[in-house]
Amino acid sequence: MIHLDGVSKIYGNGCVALSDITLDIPKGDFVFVVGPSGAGKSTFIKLIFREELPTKGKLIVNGRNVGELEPSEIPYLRRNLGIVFQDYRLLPNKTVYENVAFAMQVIESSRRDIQKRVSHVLDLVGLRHKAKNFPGELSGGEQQRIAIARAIVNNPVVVIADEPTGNLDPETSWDIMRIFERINRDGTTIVMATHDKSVVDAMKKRVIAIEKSRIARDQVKGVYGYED
Ligand SMILES: Nc1ncnc2c1ncn2[C@@H]1O[C@H](COP(=O)(O)OP(=O)(O)OP(=O)(O)O)[C@@H](O)[C@H]1O
Repeated sequence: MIHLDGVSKIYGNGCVALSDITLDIPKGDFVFVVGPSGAGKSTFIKLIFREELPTKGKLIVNGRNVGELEPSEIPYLRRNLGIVFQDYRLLPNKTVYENVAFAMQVIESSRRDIQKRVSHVLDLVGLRHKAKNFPGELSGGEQQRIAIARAIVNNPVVVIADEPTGNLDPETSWDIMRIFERINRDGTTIVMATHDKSVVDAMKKRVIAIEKSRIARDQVKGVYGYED
């Protein structure tokens, strides 16, 4: 599903964010990416959805060589990815329903499909009753649930998430993680950068630790391994 072969990322200012990363993330995996601040976790996530380009090496995501994509091909890559950020990134002037529906409108789904699918994913995150509300009327946890609904509405093969529980209290974080677990049980690959020690330690999923731009650990049922 995701394959990196000798991938490095050096930013324009000379900062080495990732050095010579080689790894495979097969379909259906649930992977936590952990490591100290500045280690390269967000860069890893950004490479997967082609927000940043690898400087060296080969990166394959869902059969596409990300480093060689033409700009016009990027939307086709992202169509198969769901992306969730720490700060939700919902459109403030659209309702909950419209925020989720928008992701289907841009790929020109039919009105009927949109209605059916949006209702389904809002049910899945337990927020169908908020369909007519605006993001500003929701709690942080609710906004993140809507962001997840939006990320999965087009049935992505991979959901990538950068600190999705970073702004949430522990109980709300667990609500969010249960949703990710359910999405993963249905076959979607999950790659999540996180600093949430209690979640990582409890869930016993694969853990890839990045330290100083390199893979320091890759464990099948891993632990967070840091004290922060
Ligand atoms: N756009 C950029 N230009 C230059 N350097 C960058 C850029 N983005 C990140 N970096 C640098 O690359 C390194 C890795 O950053 P990255 O954001 O991937 O770390 P991180 O592990 O996600 O950190 P955190 O846990 O604090 O979010 C850091 O040294 C950072 O300063």
